[in-house]
Amino acid sequence: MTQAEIAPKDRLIVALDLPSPAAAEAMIDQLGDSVTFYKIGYQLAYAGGLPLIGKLADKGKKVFADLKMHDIGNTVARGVESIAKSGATFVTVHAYPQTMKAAVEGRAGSRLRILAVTVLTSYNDDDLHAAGYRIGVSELVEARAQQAQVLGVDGIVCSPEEVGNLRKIVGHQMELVTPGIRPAGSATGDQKRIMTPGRAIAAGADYLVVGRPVVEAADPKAVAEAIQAEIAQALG
Ligand SMILES: O=C(O)c1cc(=O)[nH]c(=O)n1[C@@H]1O[C@H](COP(=O)(O)O)[C@@H](O)[C@H]1O
Repeated sequence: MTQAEIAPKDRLIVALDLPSPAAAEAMIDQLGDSVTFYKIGYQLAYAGGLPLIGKLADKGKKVFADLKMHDIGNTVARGVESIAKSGATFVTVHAYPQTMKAAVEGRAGSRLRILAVTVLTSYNDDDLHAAGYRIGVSELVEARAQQAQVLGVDGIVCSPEEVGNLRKIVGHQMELVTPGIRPAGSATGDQKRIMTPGRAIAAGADYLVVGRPVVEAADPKAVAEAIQAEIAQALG
């Protein structure tokens, strides 16, 4: 499937950032047929949520295993091999060359796709400098995306602010997945590089990852559907 063929509805990935598998299953029931793609990250994975990957895949949903792996190459490759058997569509690794290379090796022969997390959306230039980097966010995101492409990684996680530039660099072969999505009027929280769903899609994002604005809403289904409508409108 080329990127242009992804249906607007399937471009929303809801982050199941919830405390237990029971809470996640209640949210999935509430969202029903509206949401087709879910993300399982630290909070749920560490609370026993990984078996939900297979359960969701059996129901025909897609799952993004957001494990943000980063370790010695052998450990990353073997970890990716294990996740490849779970039924997940995407897994994240941090965008360090050794880590990305190992992840690509670990997913060989499977349908799992590797996403490289460039610079977390909660970071700005000052945060990078505090972490010892001498370059700013846009430069580091660009350099890491280029390395990811050379190493055979399938997609990039970045903020919507970098999507326009990255699309020019990586073309349409790599998926651009953007967290840092905030519908107009919703709380920013700890995110620093943010955009509305419509603007992120117009900038060229393939998938939008949204957590708190959906899962903490009084009516999660209504918010998810409103985001999907905004995505459809931006696609024209
Ligand atoms: O890899 C990610 O999904 C990710 C990368 C990043 O740079 N920023 C980021 O927020 N995320 C994840 O995307 C989700 C965003 O959640 P909300 O800020 O609640 O919408 C969280 O589950 C984060 O772990």
